Amino acid sequence: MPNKSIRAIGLMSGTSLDGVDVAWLETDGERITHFGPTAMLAYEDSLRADLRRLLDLAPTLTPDDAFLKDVEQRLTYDHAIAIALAGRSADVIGFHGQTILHAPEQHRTWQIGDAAQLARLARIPVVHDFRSADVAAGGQGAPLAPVFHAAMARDLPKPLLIVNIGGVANITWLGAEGEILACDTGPGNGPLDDLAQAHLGLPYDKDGALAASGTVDEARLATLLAHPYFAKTAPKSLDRLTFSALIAQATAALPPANAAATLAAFCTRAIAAAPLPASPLRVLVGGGGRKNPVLMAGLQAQFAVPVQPVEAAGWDGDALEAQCFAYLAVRSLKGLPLSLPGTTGVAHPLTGGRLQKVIL
Ligand SMILES: Nc1ncnc2c1ncn2[C@@H]1O[C@H](COP(=O)(O)OP(=O)(O)OP(=O)(O)O)[C@@H](O)[C@H]1O
Ligand SMILES: CC(=O)N[C@H]1[C@@H]2OC[C@@H](O2)[C@@H](O)[C@@H]1O[C@H](C)C(=O)O
Repeated sequence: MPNKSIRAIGLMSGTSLDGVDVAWLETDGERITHFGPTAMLAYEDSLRADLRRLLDLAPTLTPDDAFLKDVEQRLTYDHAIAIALAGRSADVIGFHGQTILHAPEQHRTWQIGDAAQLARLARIPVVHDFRSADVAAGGQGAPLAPVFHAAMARDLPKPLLIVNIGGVANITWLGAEGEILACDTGPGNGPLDDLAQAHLGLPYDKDGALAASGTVDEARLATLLAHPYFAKTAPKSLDRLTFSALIAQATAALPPANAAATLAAFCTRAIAAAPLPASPLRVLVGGGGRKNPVLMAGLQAQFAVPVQPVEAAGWDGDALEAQCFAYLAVRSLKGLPLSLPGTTGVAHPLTGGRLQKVIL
């Protein structure tokens, strides 16, 4: 039944640790025929803080660690609540989970979340563990959104550049001949969020107010952009903490406003530094970073073509990643590729994800 349409719910808990996004759609694994309800459940401060702690602890943790298991159960329950918030049933759930560690060069990527428990709570089969097969096959395991971006952008003029500014930023370049090239570009909102938490006691720098009041420190920005990651060719991917030590060192002596301005410039300059096969006709920006005017202005300054939020193409920039994992769950059920040589560096187009049936 290659063309059978399947109703899917996607769940994404991104590197910003702000909450879980949920979205419903219907697809045959190629074309998306209907979009349904979307919702977001913000995590309580205590869960967000524990997830943040897990990022630091992850390299030393074993999967049966008691703290890890406790956080995983709370995270899974919040995902079940998010499904209820969306308010529409489905044939399958795409459950990304929360990445707590990503080290593809060690063939390791770790998303937490209890798929058996979620299937039981929702009474719906769950596809999960989307990244492991790619990493095991020598790919980066990320980004996985490009195949979904290509489906979304099917009828849009190419070349097109799609940028996601989440905790980490990533791009998908779509060529006029169907080419797809993707990579993580560098930090997104992650370091800015850490700074806002430390200096404002807030989860993020709302509307870029702190960054807008500061000045970019060009010398320190140059130090940040000298990180070897930027000399690597795509495909390539990042851990949420890849730049943490370097950023701490480079921004320690700066007033918070200048540190914020410098980190915002780090994000946008790193996006612009990604080599593209040809200039895009326009740049569409998704993820929470599109709501930060400092990031959007910084990005526009780097491109000679219009830089617009994905809403300009009629997409929902808050729901995009959740929709992505709904789409990828259906592709997984159908054995279709989730990753390509141009997106993760895997040698051949590869499917992925694991199916967890409902066991009561
Ligand atoms: N009004 C706003 N002003 C500034 N920043 C904002 C605003 N709204 C959202 N953000 C930023 O967007 C972030 C959330 O973005 P998003 O939901 O795309 O991240 P994510 O999905 O967790 O990340 P990833 O794509 O890396 O998995 C917040 O942590 C914040 O930094
Ligand atoms: C390992 C991991 O979870 N990576 C995330 C993260 O958040 C943004 C960027 O880094 C991207 O590579 C990826 O998520 C999106 C959904 C992706 O796979 O396309």
